[in-house]
Amino acid sequence: MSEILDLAPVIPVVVIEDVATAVPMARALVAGGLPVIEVTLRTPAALESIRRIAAEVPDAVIGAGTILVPGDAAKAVAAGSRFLVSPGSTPSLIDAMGASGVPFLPGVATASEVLGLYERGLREMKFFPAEAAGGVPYLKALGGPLPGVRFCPTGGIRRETACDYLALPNVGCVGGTWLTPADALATGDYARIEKLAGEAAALQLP
Ligand SMILES: O=C(O)C(=O)C[C@H](O)[C@H](O)COP(=O)(O)O
Repeated sequence: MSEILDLAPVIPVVVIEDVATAVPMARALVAGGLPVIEVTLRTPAALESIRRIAAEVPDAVIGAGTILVPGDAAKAVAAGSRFLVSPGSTPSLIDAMGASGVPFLPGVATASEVLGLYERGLREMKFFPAEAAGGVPYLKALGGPLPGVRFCPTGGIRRETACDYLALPNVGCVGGTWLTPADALATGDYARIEKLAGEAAALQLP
């Protein structure tokens, strides 16, 4: 998963209601400079959206988010997902994602959850829900005893706050939904999505 975290400072987390928006949205994100895209499995359109993006937008690194139960992992990979993201971690979910054959980013919010994954050799994790769970000071504190773990904080992060996370040594990139506002998708305003992606891609790592 390490290579994927290094590709861009921000992973857009997207909720797709209409499958017809998937490919133009992915093209806009890639054109703006954000090739790594997480499509959440929250809508009936999600798996078909992943299929289309995988087939039609070769420069996108498409992955699936909201992996909630073990069976989601294989379905997401069969649709073309190149990585998997879950909001939390259970042993059976970690087993299923580990067996999927693609890199994965399991969700954690406490030191004990981090250690549960650390014992299994995992070093990249999603910190969720980032803002609500304690934000930048919390992640900074986790970095004391656990400097070898790299996080992708997600949940409540916006462009204005992303830099504070990216400045931490234990943050690889951040995730967020602010790149693809629901109204921009509903009206087909892909120029706005490309602009938001461009601004996010320009966020500087220290
Ligand atoms: O669906 C999932 O698997 C999740 O873990 C939740 C998302 O990462 C957050 O909902 C991000 O949403 P924002 O807070 O709007 O950036």
